Amino acid sequence: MTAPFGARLAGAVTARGPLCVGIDPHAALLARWGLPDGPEGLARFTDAVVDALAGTVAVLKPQLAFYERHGSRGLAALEDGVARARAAGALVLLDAKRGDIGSTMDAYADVLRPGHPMAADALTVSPYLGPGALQPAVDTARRHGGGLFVLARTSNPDAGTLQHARVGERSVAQLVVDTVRGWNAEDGAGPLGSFGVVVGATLAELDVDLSGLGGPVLAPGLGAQGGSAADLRRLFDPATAVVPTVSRDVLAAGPDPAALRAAAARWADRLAG
Ligand SMILES: O=C(O)c1cc(=O)[nH]c(=O)n1[C@@H]1O[C@H](COP(=O)(O)O)[C@@H](O)[C@H]1O
Repeated sequence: MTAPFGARLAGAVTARGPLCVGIDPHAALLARWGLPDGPEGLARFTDAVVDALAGTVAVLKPQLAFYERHGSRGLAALEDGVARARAAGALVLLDAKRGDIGSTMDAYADVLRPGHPMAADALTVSPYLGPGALQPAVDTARRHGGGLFVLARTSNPDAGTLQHARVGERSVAQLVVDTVRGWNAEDGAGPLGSFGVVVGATLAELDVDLSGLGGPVLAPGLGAQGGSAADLRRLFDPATAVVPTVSRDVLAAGPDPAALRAAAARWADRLAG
């Protein structure tokens, strides 16, 4: 039986530090690496990132959209990369931002099942259909020791338009955070809960109460979107289990594996500083 995702993440962060590196093979990055914008290019890009970083960073976060662009052969490259990354000791957070009615959500969450061709440790999900619609994913995560990261206060400039909307006394973002807090509380004690939220490192101020969340906070928006390690220190209490995630600002250093490792190490140093 796989240990719960939260416990596995806590162990990985202790051993390797909190940095998550996103695998986002943009067409422009592939070109910069001298690779074709097709399935072979994706496979070579993914293998290079995995080979350089899966032995040292806690979490790798492949972005599904870049693989879907190239159909079944793109997805095959991702399946291979996910398996290789996990075999090398990294946790894999599949960034798919899934969200749908219960029966469909159940199918989306199947990617957390061991034996799935793209079996991942955790999945990003969108709460737009209502937090209750995510329940099948919560159930699947619990059954298989998987994790979920729910979009709460995202890093894009327009995010507040919906996420600041009020539901009674609370913002939509706060309702999402409170829902995730409830899932972790149901699971009880542990070093860290398996259910996290996404809160961008780009926020002008932290406008959600994360106290007692009991799970991790994925913080994107570093580097290319303007967020910095200082922003993380400004926004988050030291008690918050922040998992900072960087894609382009590390990937642009490739394809040389030593340069990729050095770029990730620079972020790790800034985060530790
Ligand atoms: O869930 C995410 O990972 C995510 C949430 C969010 O609020 N903002 C955000 O940028 N992301 C993802 O994080 C990555 C950011 O990439 P860079 O801006 O290149 O570091 C992309 O894959 C985005 O899809």
